[in-house]
Amino acid sequence: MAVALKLLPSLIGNVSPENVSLPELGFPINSGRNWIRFGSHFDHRKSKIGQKFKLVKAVGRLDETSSFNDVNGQADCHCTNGFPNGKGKSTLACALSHSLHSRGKLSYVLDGDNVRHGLNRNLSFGAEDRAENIRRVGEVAKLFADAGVICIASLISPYRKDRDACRALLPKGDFIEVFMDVPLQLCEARDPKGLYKLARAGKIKDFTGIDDPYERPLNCEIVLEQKPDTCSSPCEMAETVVSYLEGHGYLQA
Ligand SMILES: Nc1ncnc2c1ncn2[C@@H]1O[C@H](COP(=O)(O)OS(=O)(=O)O)[C@@H](OP(=O)(O)O)[C@H]1O
Ligand SMILES: Nc1ncnc2c1ncn2[C@@H]1O[C@H](COP(=O)(O)OP(=O)(O)O)[C@@H](O)[C@H]1O
Repeated sequence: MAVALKLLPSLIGNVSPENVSLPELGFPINSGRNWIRFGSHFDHRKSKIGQKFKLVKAVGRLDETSSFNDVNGQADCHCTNGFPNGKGKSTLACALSHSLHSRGKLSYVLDGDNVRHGLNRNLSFGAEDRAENIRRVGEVAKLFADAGVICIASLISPYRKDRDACRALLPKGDFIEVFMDVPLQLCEARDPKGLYKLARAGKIKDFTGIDDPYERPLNCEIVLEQKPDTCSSPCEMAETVVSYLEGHGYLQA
């Protein structure tokens, strides 16, 4: 592929820096050399919703000692997944980047929540600003793909037209949309950041799934369904994505 768009998620939750562990992932974080490393820090910057979050962000990245030389057979591949809060997109992105790295593939996660504290910190959650948020992430992901790095974009991206615009940035077949089909009740039950509670109380406006829309994809590449009684582990879901990538030749040398 000439270019591929990768969605790389990060992990964000109400955890302390000392306790950034996700047992459900089945692999250690902050692991060492030549493994995906998950750095974490508090982010005290004020978010656009006018609330100061005490966020811990753990972003999947390669250890500083890793280099392109460690990673062979990199396909240019750009994946994107979109879904509302609490669906597990950051967790999946993290598991996916770990799985790709174990196969010698270099990837990077662009997570909406993280990007919105830096590159896109001037953007709100209104429809126009969400479109701009997604456009910028798409352009950055394209640059990663140009460099031969699989870019995993972990965004809600609630509007079809914005996802389609991202798709159009890339050569046909290089944008892979992953839809996590998770009932709202399950997302609300998880609510690791307490945002649903705030949205239900009217303290956050335009919150996806509550008083803002989410347009399900009509024709995406991968659907990952989660139900309260049948919930695959993040690693199982990551393997589904990796199987798709392998089956479609994205991971060939
Ligand atoms: N109003 C509203 N609606 C949705 N989400 C909100 C809102 N306000 C803040 N947040 C937090 O922002 C994260 C989603 O950012 P994204 O950049 O992925 O959103 S979008 O693609 O532009 O729709 C999302 O993170 P995740 O929970 O990881 O999805 C929220 O923590
Ligand atoms: N496959 C899964 N099974 C069970 N819990 C999960 C799974 N994926 C994510 N979670 C949990 O759901 C919550 C939200 O996950 P997160 O990845 O932060 O979602 P999002 O990025 O979509 O907001 C977290 O507490 C996470 O540990």
